[in-house]
Amino acid sequence: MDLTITGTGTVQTSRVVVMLPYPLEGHINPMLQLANILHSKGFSITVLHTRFNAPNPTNHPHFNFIPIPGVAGDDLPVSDTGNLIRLMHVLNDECLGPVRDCLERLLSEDAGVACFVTDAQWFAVQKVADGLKVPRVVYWTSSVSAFLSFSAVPLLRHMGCFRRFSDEEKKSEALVTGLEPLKVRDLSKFLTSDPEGASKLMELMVQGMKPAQAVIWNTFKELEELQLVNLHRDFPNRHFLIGPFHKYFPALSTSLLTRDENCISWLDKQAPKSVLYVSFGSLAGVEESQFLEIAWGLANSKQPFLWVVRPGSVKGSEWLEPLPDGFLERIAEGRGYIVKWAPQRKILAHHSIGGFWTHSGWNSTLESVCEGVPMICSPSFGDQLPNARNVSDVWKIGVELRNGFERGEIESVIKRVMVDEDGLEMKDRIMNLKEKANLCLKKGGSSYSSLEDLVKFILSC
Ligand SMILES: O=c1ccn([C@@H]2O[C@H](COP(=O)(O)OP(=O)(O)O[C@H]3O[C@H](CO)[C@@H](O)[C@H](O)[C@H]3O)[C@@H](O)[C@H]2O)c(=O)[nH]1
Repeated sequence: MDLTITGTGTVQTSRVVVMLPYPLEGHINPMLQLANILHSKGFSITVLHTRFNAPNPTNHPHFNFIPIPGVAGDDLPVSDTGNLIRLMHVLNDECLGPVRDCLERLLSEDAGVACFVTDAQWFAVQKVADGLKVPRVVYWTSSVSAFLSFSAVPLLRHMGCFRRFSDEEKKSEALVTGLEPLKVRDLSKFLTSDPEGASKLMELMVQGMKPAQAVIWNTFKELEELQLVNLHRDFPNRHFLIGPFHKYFPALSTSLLTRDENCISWLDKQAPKSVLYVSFGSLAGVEESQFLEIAWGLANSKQPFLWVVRPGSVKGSEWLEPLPDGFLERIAEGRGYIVKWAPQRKILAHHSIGGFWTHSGWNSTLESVCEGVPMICSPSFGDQLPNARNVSDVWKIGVELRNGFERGEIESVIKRVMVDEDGLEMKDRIMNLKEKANLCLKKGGSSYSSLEDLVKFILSC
């Protein structure tokens, strides 16, 4: 093996890490961040990718990109969870052969492949890695807590949770035994409108991870200390917690969508900590009636807001058509700014931002923690439920919207987070976590040390 250690501690190696990101924004972004982290440690990077939602190779000239040939899936709209479930099956079925061919070719070329890092949603590729005797390392894109909730699906099945929930259950504050901090009222959203389909995939992902040689996590030890005990007990893989990924190279842009940077000069004109940033990530959609409740709640709160409305995210509309005439100027009295897609990390770091109303996707949650911005949580499915529960009930750095989208509640929750004493306490707690997130990446910190171990592990593969 060609290996030298430089004066900076970087390992210069000819070894290649082959990576297979899952083709959705919230998955590709952190996978490319991880690719950059490993590249900075001296590894060569080869990215296998679908043509559907392909990353732009010109943004990453130091990587080798190989499109997976002959894969369908390009025609799948991904605007609802039903299709996301279908997408995962289609991709896992159709990609297996072509992925095997690509990997086999790399091996036959004696390219120095050390390991195969794949998103956990590529649950079927373990067979390919085993067949070709390449160590597979799984990258889990959400929290440890979410993973453990997914792993508890058999328990939920045993408890008879795969049915329609009554209105009473949808309001129940009772904790779900074995899935704490989830509450009974979280379950219908956690399992989506297709509980059988969603839970089957959760099980496939969890089972697919078990035989992997190692798992890489975009989180940090101090954030999920309690869950780690259970993780190590139930999943004796090698675990490397090296997050938050996006803090390694803050200027790096991996987004698939074009960001509107003009909002930054608008933010520059706002008072410190006065603006609520509102974004529900790259997948969540709302009904027109919910969209209007959000709009009225924002306007009635009298708080400045920067709102990301992805085109197509309001069902039945192209973009802002359902808003009443003069919404921004007259109803919101000039306090609001709306964009199609934003430079989110830059926004969360801006001095004018005082709160983040989010769908509790893991990347958004972690980015908010790292900038010390308290959250309002509107989770819509899957991992977002445990993430939101941690934010509101465990870390106590945010508030959940209990009644979906209802303008009165929205107005009062915005005031609670942005203005009230309560919000200041959340702010103190999240600043404490922000400090921990910074420390864990410094020399001797938990993620720093775990990354050193990961590098040694890959070199030993
Ligand atoms: O205007 C925007 C809005 C978002 N982002 C970025 O897009 C990413 C969004 O990721 P995330 O918050 O995780 O949300 P989703 O896009 O919804 O991600 C999917 O993937 C995540 C990782 O598995 C899961 O946690 C989510 O539930 C799932 O919906 C983040 O990095 C944001 O910074 C922007 O750059 N600009």
